[in-house]
Amino acid sequence: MAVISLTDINVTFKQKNREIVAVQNESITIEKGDIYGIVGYSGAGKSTLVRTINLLQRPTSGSVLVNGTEMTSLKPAQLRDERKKIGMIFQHFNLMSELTVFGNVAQPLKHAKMSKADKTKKVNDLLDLVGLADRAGNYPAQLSGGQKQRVAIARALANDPEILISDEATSALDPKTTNQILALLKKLNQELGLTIVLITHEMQAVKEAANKVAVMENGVIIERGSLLEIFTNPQKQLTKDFINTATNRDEALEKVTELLEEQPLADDEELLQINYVGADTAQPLLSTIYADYGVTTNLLYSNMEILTKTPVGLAIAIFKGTASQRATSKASFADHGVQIQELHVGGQH
Ligand SMILES: Nc1ncnc2c1ncn2[C@@H]1O[C@H](COP(=O)(O)OP(=O)(O)OP(=O)(O)O)[C@@H](O)[C@H]1O
Repeated sequence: MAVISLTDINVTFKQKNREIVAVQNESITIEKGDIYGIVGYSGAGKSTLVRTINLLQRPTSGSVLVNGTEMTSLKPAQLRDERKKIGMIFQHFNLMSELTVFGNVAQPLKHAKMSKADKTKKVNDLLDLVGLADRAGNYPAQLSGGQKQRVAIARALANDPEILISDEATSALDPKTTNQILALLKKLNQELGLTIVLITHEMQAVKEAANKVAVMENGVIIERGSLLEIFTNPQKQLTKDFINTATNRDEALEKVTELLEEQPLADDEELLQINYVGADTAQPLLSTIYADYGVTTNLLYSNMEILTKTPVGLAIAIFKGTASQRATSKASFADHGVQIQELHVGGQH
């Protein structure tokens, strides 16, 4: 079921003597229970597009349906109510420094029609959920970045939203803390059925948490699909660039290049990148390639990730043998659905 349907969204900012088209005629549908990653470089229009969901950014034109309600036609009081169903977290947490952790999480409940005892219970339950039950009396300044983001998450959940928008929520955190926050978001997605829109410039974060991905550039979505589709069959160069960073392929290739500068390939050797989906594809082929084709392999890099329960592998290897031996072995990989491509690095032919 579609929880969010943005259709033909345009957002134009008028400045003194020029117009900035931040989002250009873009549409996106987000289903209940999705963790939808929106990836792109700074200025691509990610925040502007996503902020139209709760009309923090009113689109210049287009339709914003949230649970079937057209947000752009609501009266202010109705909009306030609908907005409560959409929580939001940000890169810099936006906590109130003069309030305790408890006070920050209780903030959205200030005008809620609940008894004081119920509010207290609600806040304590939320702090428990995000793993901060023992920090209720602390002030934000006494917390680490990861803990501050947990407070912000608890606060965003105070009104029991169905949707959580995360705008670069892990961008100010170190990799370990980032993974802990992403794990928390996944838990909330699974346990509460929360639909999450994850805006980020890091494909790594998307890889950890999302089930769907859209890549944005210059105000438009240039590519979209399931996490697995995007990672195993990216079409656009920008998507490939993001993925190569997220799978450490770029870093591995740099090291391989250095190695080959010292030990150049021989005439009967070639450098290959091997991409495969499913654990039972490439590894058996590599292990029998000498017996089957007389080709020896030198595995320089190998990485396997589990993306939405499916193993996705990447290897960089040198194949050594006669031209025809190498060609037959490569054809056999291709026959088994393993992608294999020759790499040219640092002046190698
Ligand atoms: N309120 C505004 N007034 C004028 N221009 C704006 C405004 N908000 C965003 N823009 C412009 O719209 C474009 C898209 O910005 P947006 O913040 O949506 O990109 P982004 O992909 O989210 O990047 P970032 O992560 O840096 O925020 C940029 O050129 C930005 O300068």
